[in-house]
Amino acid sequence: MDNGMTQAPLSVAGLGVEFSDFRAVRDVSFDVRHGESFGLVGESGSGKSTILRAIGGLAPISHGTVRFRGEPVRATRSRAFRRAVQMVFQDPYGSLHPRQTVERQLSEPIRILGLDDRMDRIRQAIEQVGLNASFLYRFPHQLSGGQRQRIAIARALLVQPEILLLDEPTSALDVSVQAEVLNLLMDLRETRGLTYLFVSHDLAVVGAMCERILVMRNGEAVELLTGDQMRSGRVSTDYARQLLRASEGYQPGITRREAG
Ligand SMILES: Nc1ncnc2c1ncn2[C@@H]1O[C@H](COP(=O)(O)OP(=O)(O)OP(=O)(O)O)[C@@H](O)[C@H]1O
Repeated sequence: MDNGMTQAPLSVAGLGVEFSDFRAVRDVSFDVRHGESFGLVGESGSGKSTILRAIGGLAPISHGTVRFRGEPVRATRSRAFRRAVQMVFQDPYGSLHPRQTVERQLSEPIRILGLDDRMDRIRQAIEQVGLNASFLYRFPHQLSGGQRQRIAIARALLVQPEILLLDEPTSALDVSVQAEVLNLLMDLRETRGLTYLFVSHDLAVVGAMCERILVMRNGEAVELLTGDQMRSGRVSTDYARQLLRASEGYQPGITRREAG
């Protein structure tokens, strides 16, 4: 049976990304299943962000294929893709316009996609991220880091996406705020039936957030782990073991909750 729930909404096969003659990503393959949170982890420079950017159309696909709902994506992403797949970046300061109110920034994606019920959508999105309408008339510098990231998440949710590409979404935040935003993301995945592709260098974060995790090193996939394996340290490569050892002793205040 293939009713759209069984087909991987996103799959990557033999992906390679080259910048001039530098190969940032080599021959990486994985499927992201409907409703799961799939993690990409690895040290700085291992190619995690580049994979996310290549999927989103922000980095060149030199080799291999990215499929969305089973169909290879084209160089110019389709309208359906641009609506269904939204990105959230590490630095909400960089991704929000400094001189525009929250309301104006949230209006933009609705305008671009030509959707109606603008204010209803905006109010709904801002409430879903735990803020209220009074935030709509503030500028980014009048918000805390956590509030800014909530606005960036609200902006991604406005167009009712299916998949969020999350690039270190909490790495710029203090640990306590980080836990709040991670909990928000876990709740949203459940209530909105979202699918996540989650990039982080932080093993505790991906271990708490993800059902499956691909460990990356120097642009290559090293090992595919379940969240359970990562949390209990049952890894098979030396590299994954090294990463785990390096992250020992640091546990953010997040607790694992089973989805569904
Ligand atoms: N636009 C670009 N032009 C040239 N090289 C790039 C470009 N983008 C990324 N790279 C290089 O590709 C490699 C992988 O970078 P990438 O940002 O994907 O790694 P990462 O695992 O996400 O690391 P980090 O956690 O530091 O972001 C790095 O060596 C980086 O310098």
